[in-house]
Amino acid sequence: MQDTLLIVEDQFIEANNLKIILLKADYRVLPIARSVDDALEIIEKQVPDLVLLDIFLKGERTGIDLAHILKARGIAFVYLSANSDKSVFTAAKMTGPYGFLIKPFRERDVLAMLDIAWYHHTQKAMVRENEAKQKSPASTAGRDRELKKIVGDSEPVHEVLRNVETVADTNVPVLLLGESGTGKELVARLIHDLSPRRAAKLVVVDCAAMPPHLIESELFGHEKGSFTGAVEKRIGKFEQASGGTVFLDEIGELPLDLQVKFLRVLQEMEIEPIGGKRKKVDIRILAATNRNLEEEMGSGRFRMDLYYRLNIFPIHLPALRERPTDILPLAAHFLEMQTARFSKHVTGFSEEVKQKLLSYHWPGNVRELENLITRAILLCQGEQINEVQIPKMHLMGAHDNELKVKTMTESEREHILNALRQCNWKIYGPGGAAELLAINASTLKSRMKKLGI
Ligand SMILES: Nc1ncnc2c1ncn2[C@@H]1O[C@H](COP(=O)(O)OP(=O)(O)OP(=O)(O)O)[C@@H](O)[C@H]1O
Repeated sequence: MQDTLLIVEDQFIEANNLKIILLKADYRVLPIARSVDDALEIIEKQVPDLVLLDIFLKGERTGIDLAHILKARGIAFVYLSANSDKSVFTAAKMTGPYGFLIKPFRERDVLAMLDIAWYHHTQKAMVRENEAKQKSPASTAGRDRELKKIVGDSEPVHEVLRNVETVADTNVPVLLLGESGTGKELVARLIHDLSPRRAAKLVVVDCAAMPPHLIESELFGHEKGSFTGAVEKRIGKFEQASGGTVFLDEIGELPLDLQVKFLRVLQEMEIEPIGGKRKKVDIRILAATNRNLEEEMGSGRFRMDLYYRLNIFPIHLPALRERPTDILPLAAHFLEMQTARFSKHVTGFSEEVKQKLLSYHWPGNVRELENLITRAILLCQGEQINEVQIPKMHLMGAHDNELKVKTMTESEREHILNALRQCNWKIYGPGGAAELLAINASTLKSRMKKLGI
């Protein structure tokens, strides 16, 4: 079968010369496109095997803009360039072309460049296919291997896994609910790895970690010059994830105005970069929150239409204290992982330590357990962990007289936990723990990490 090429070039004579060379070499050539819009219209009707692309075209958009779209769709392209200046050349290079053809075109160069481009493109496609096969949990064994990343044999964990298996193959958005540290991100990764999108990217966005004024550009991207400081065009996270999955952590932190824009992504699969035009994206959305979204909705901080769109398939991650039979298997799992990481020979826990682990109520959930085991391994001198630093005041059933003296760290931890509980684990924004404690939200987050919350 003949390979089909598309020439995107606004100079009629150059485009025609190129077309003659290609036809002589027995390629099939689609009608010449003079602008990005022309090219997209042609591609909608027939996808070419390779695009020969000039940088400066008719219309507002350049060949570099088109290159981003082609890349996202997995279509190979080669630039046709005159002597562009260095910054243009660098921007073009960043889009990952299969090569550059310098004008004026010589038949020998054109055909050699096309041979090289085909070679690289087929190699890349083979690598992608192999990766997908390797990652493919199509076999039961592969699927089981992925599922085993979630440690725990309790009924609530089995229920989570059943839900994951049901929804993974579909394109349905999933809302992961649960306290901080219960494994929401881990489950999001599992859903992506079990889904047909596993060979493409999983892009993780922590909505709480971004200053509100940057979230829009981070998610949707922006055009060069669209606002002060937009010195370069930026491709947003939704577009970066093309063909794959976007995991929006802490979705409850998304400012109201962006919730409207996000709703359009969910409804229409359409984004609008700042200063740019609307465009379609091919992504799956996973979102997580440790807030009570119904309460957020009631207080006007979360849009109702977005809530119902997102809440099609909620998966609730149980707190660790609701499944105490998972504590010791998880502890053993982290022991194995971390001893390997730090090359230490530690084989188990004393009975006393096991009892302590079982009697603590784990407000920071699995993450807190993981941090505690890591600390214990680092401090351990022998082959068995005989001591763990569990904050005394949280031991279930601890008596008042055991709580007499608290260290500064313990007090700080308790104080932060109290604030978090009062704010329903909301950290940022109005009514959040950072506001209550009168500290900067990122300082609070780093204190929480340090204290294993
Ligand atoms: N069931 C599990 N088995 C093994 N590891 C787990 C499990 N649950 C959680 N973890 C581990 O615990 C840590 C915290 O999990 P994760 O980051 O997924 O929690 P989260 O709910 O997304 O937290 P946050 O709401 O704070 O973002 C990670 O290192 C994760 O790998």
